Amino acid sequence: MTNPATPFEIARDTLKQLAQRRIAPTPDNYLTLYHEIAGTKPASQDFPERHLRSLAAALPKGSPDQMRLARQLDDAVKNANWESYQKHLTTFVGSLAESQKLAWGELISDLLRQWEAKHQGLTAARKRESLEHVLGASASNPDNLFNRLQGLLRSWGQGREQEGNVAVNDVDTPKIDLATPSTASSDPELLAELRELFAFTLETAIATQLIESPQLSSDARQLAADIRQARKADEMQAFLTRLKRFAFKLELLAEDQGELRNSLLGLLRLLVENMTELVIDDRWLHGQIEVVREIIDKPLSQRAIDDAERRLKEVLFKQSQLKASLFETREAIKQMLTGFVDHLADFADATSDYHDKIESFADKISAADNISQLESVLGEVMRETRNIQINAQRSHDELRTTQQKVRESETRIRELELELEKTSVLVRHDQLTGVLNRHGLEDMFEKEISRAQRHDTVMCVALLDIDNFKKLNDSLGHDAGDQALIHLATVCRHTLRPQDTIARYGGEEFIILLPETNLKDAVLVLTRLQRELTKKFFLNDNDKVLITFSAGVTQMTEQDNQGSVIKRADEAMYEAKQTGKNRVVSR
Ligand SMILES: Nc1nc2c(ncn2[C@@H]2O[C@H](COP(=O)(O)OP(=O)(O)OP(=O)(O)O)[C@@H](O)[C@H]2O)c(=O)[nH]1
Repeated sequence: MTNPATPFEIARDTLKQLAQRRIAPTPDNYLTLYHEIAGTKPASQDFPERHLRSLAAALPKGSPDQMRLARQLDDAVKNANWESYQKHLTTFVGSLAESQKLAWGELISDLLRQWEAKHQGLTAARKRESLEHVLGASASNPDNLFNRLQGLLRSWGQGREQEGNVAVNDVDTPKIDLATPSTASSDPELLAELRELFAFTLETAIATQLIESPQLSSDARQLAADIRQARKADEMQAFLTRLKRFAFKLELLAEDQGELRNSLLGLLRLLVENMTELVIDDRWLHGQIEVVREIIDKPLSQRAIDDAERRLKEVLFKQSQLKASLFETREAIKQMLTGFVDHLADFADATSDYHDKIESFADKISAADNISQLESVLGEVMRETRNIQINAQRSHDELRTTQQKVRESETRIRELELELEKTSVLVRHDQLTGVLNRHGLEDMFEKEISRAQRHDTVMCVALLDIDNFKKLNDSLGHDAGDQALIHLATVCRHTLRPQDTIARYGGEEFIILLPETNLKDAVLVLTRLQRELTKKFFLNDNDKVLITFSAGVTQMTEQDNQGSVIKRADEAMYEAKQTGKNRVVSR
């Protein structure tokens, strides 16, 4: 029999074989036999080939690396090899992140080339305008500056370059064709401006970041001076060589710093995990340990560290006061006990004296010749005994008083210790819901306002107020009302981003700060929160209770302060209440 060649023949043969070999005609058996006859391998049922192919197809293929990745992913899909697919994808993404780290050298070379290149529809003035915009908006933040410059270059690169210019994507070989005088001199003013920008970036964005590596910092400044001087092509080429060497050193430094950071974090984690072993009583440190743990478990951010620092400082201050009181109370108990022990010693002396005297009285009695001698001895015995009785009574009273004082001090100590425990967690937080309280909000608000100003970003503020809360309290009880507040705060925390701030502003009113969010998005965020509340019911004794809120949202302007922006959000919230509740109104 000739081997079947077409799918039709293979299918026919498969059916024949199923019948001849008396194999049950199930889809699986059919498939196995089909592949046996065709000499092919069955595709794994679990391998989501179609999805992985479309994912690979959607990735950009503009650079040699991206093309290579596309080939690798294609091979992995063909071989139904999920591990290989995953490995190539993660390695590529990892290398992307690495290459972004300190690739200022390449970025600036690219900028120089693209500045000189002609792009359709992009005049030099337009380029200058967009560059100035990017510089103005991000000059104070090197990371932002880097990303925005990259984005800008990408957008220029997407405009088709005119013939005769350097390819935009050719970033691996940053050679500037300065040998062609026409390019360099086509707009000397612009070139000078770019040169200055380059030098400025080296001096400000790079050198200032290298305070702990003085040699590299001075290299950056030297390079800045060099680029200001370089005019000829060979000077430029020499400069590029030095720049590459510098970029390589920076990369090594970044690796070292990364390792150092990881080791420090590891050390801190170890310290936090073993805190209970290191301190005798860790209850007062509970909150602080949690704060530090929260920070090291999340990606490090300046915002989280600042917030934690403020919380810790406040708690430490309060605790230092409480600890002083605790110390004083303990000292007072010590002094009382010392006084009492001294007194007991006196009493013991007095009683041993008494015993001696009794002995001498006994001698006197046995030696007495007449009743009058006996009488005077007995008189002495009575006096001494009364003295001892008075002494004993006094000691007894003092013991009582001391006991009472010690008890009072112990109660005070317990109260102080309890307060210490509480302050550890609740200094700036609302005791019921655990979100920031008004005091905590004020600080955070201030911080967010100055952050928004520094980074030139927008921020929105929302004020939300639970609908018909009085009715809920009246019908289900105050405790259920409390639980409803906790529920709302929890849903907020789970729904909003970590960088958003939630604070309890009053009874059933909450304020939310949404940094880097415009008004349109802020309204969407609040609407999403409303939707979440309809999905995540509040359960009161297993009964589902729907909580809704009305919210006012507004965007901060340059003229705003905390008071004015909250007032506007409050007015918008009021409008939401007036126009039917369970609504979000923006202003
Ligand atoms: N359970 C509980 N209730 C609180 C708390 N703080 C304030 N409240 C109650 O919240 C209720 C607010 O009532 P109102 O201001 O009339 O508002 P409302 O009933 O929600 O009506 P609208 O805002 O118009 O929807 C009052 O009954 C307060 O006693 C709290 O911490 N716990």
